[in-house]
Amino acid sequence: MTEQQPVAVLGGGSFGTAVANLLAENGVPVRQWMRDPEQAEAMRVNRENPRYLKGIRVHDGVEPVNDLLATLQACDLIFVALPSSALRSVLAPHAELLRGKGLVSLTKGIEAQSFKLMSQILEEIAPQARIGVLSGPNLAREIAEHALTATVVASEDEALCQQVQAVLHGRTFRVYASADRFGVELGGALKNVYAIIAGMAVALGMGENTKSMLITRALAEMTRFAVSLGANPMTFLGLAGVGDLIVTCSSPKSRNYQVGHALGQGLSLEQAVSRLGEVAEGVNTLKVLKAKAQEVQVYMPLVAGLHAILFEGRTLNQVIEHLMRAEPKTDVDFISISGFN
Ligand SMILES: NC(=O)C1=CN([C@@H]2O[C@H](COP(=O)(O)OP(=O)(O)OC[C@H]3O[C@@H](n4cnc5c(N)ncnc54)[C@H](OP(=O)(O)O)[C@@H]3O)[C@@H](O)[C@H]2O)C=CC1
Ligand SMILES: O=C(CO)COP(=O)(O)O
Repeated sequence: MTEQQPVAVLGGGSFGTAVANLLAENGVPVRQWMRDPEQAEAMRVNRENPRYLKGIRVHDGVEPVNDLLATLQACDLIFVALPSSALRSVLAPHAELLRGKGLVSLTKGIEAQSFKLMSQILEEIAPQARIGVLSGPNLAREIAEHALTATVVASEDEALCQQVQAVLHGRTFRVYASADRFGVELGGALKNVYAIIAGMAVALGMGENTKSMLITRALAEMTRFAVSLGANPMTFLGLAGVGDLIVTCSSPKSRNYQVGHALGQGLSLEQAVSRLGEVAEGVNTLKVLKAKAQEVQVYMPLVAGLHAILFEGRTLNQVIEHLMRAEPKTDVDFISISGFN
């Protein structure tokens, strides 16, 4: 019998570990690459990732490794679960090795300056690779604890979508396919900003009406922005849009929500981020999104409001007053069905 080829997961954080476990539970041999040799050795011996996913057993089919070159050489399907700030610098030096491989980004961020999404960076580094993204309401800990979960794999390459479905689909994890890579990936990146606002609102004791208003207006705002960049608004009604927005804006398990909650309790942004000690992509996304919205002239009052509080010295009360007293608008404006002329 021939041995099954291993699949790579890049990143030693909570999401990389949760996805590595899913693959291994399906009988797929996994090489999970992380930069820290001590972490890899400890995970090999103790079968746990205590810093990022405490209390979850790392499946015996996951081999924690720290030799990136050997990992990329050995695997034709590679899941990338690195922070957005690290993805380019980790992979660019190995561009030649990525030719023809399936590269699936799990990272939900946007590159500063270029405003590139992660799969666009992968495409730039490795134009000969097969590129996809995986995004949806996917809190790593819940996946690792086998909560019933669904996600979306998106790629123009249908065979890649099917390959990802085949290795990840399981008893507790369901994978839907989409051809709208841009929309799916943009949804995952944008919702992090609104999770910060939602966490803040909860810490400030705001009610359920407020939470619902925030989530719904966030959906309107992110869809309006995405449409202006050419995305399909319908994608935002799916798991990678409203699905991920709901989970991240509702759950204290979300790190972006936690940053917002800490801000609402009076911590500075620096304190909130350092107390978290994990990746909260929404902070960087907020900065690049504010600039991009201005550049493409899209109305994003929630993004502008959070940016004003965190980076322009405005108080929360000033921003709330400004938002609530803004000129009256129509509902669901981003798909023009208001019935008004
Ligand atoms: N956690 C979740 O629920 C989900 C996360 N995601 C996305 O997955 C991505 C990864 O997040 P997540 O796993 O949660 O992150 P974590 O905060 O759990 O872990 C971050 C990981 O990235 C590693 N890392 C940081 N900088 C570098 C670098 N320069 N080179 C190599 N490795 C580096 C860290 O290594 P070290 O310890 O050595 O610093 C650590 O292993 C994010 O974009 C996130 O939005 C998507 C869906 C769900
Ligand atoms: O993307 C996520 C859930 O789908 C995880 O969100 P956080 O990065 O805020 O934890």
